[in-house]
Amino acid sequence: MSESNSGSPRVFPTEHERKNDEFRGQPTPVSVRFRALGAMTQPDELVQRTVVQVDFDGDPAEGIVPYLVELDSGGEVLAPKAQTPTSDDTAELVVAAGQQPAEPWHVTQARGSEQRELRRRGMEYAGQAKHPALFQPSQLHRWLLPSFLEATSAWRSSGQPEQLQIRRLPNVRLETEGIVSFDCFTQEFCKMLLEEVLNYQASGLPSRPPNSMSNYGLVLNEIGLKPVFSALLEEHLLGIATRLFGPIELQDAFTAGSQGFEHWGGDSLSAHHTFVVRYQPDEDRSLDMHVDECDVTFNFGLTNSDDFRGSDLAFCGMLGSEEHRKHLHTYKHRCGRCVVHLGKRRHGALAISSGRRMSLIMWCRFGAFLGRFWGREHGTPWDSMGPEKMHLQVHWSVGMQ
Ligand SMILES: O=C(O)CCC(=O)C(=O)O
Ligand SMILES: [Fe+2]
Repeated sequence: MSESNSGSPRVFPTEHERKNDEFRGQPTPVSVRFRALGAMTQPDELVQRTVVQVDFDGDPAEGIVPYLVELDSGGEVLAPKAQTPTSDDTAELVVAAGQQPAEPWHVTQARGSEQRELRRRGMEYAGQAKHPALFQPSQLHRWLLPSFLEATSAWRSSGQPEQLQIRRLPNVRLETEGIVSFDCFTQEFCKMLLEEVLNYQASGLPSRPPNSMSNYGLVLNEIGLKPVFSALLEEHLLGIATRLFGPIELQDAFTAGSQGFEHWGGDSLSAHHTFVVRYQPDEDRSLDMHVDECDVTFNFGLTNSDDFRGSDLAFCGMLGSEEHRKHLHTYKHRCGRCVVHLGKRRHGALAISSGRRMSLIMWCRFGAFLGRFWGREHGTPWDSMGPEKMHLQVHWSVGMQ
C-alpha cells in the first residue's frame, strides 16, 4: 500500500454486497411469460425473436436482474436484465445460451425514445463544443501516443490478433493477476477531454450520473462522443482485449498462463458504456468495492498525479473466487495511462485526501451480457453459489448501471 492512501481497501462485504448475498440465499421467484414477435418456424428463431416479460413478486429494489430461464422444451435462454422491473418497460430481447444475440443490446436500446433524445442532445452539444476535433473519429489517431499506434498497427492492417504483441504496448506492466497497464493517450488529449467535460457541465445541458455509485462525472456516450470511443474500441482496444481475455489460443505470451487471464469474450467486445468519474474531498471521496456491469473494463487516468493525493485503485480477486474479498493490489493512476481488467474483478477507489482526480472509463460488453455467464460455460464459478440452473428464479448481481 502506498503512503498516500488515506485508508485500507474495504475488502469485507459492502452493504450493497451484503444485501445481494441475502438475496442469493433466497432466490426470488418470478413468473415469466413469453410473447412471440413475428413468425416463428425454427426453434432458434423462436428463441431469438422472443421477448420475455417479467413480473416480480416482492420488491426487487435497485438490482440488475440477470436470470437463466429453462424453456418447456428443455432449452435455456438468458434474459440479460430488467432495469426497471416493475414498469411496463421490462420486455427485453433474450438470446439462446451460447449464441450470438440477434443484434447487440445497444442497437435494441438505441431505438428507444430516451436514446433518441440523448442523440439529439449530443448533436446539439457538438455545435458548441470547445474542441470539435475530439468528436471526429477520423481524428482519433491524433490523441493516441505514436508508440501505442505502432503497437496496434500490424493487427489493424492485417486483422490478425497474433500481430499485436502486448509487450510492445508503451511501458506495459503486468500489475498483478488479471490486471495490465500501459501508456495510451497523449497529455494533450487528457487536457482537452477534461476541458470538454467541464464545458459541457457549464452549458446547463442535462446530464445523469454515470452509474449508481458515482454522483459526479459525465456519460461521454451521451454528449456526442460515442462514435469516437466506438472507433477506439474497434480499432485498438479490441485487439488488446483479444490478446488478454480472448480465446486461449489467441492469448499473448506476455500473460498467457498467468492467473486471471481467462477467456471472457475479449475478442467479441461489441458495446461500451463510456464515462468520466470525478473525485474530490468535498464531492465523491471514494468508490466502494464493486464489480462492473461489463465484461472488460478499460480505465484511463486523465489528471496529473500531482493534482491529487490518495484516490488509488484497490483490486481484489474475481467475483466468486476464494480471493473475491482479498486485497491483491493497489494501482496508482497516471495521466494518459490505461489499466485494463475484467469487469468481474472486485475493485474500488480509495479516499482522495486533496485535489481532484478524473478518469475515463469504458465498460465493454461481449454481445448482450453473455459474458456474465461466460465463466459458467468455462468452469469458472460465477458467484459463490454458482449460477445454478434457475427455473424461474432470480440471482441478484452486484451490478451498477
Ligand atoms: O475511480 C476509478 O478509477 C474507478 C472507477 C470505477 O471502478 C467505475 O466507475 O466502475
Ligand atoms: Fe468499476
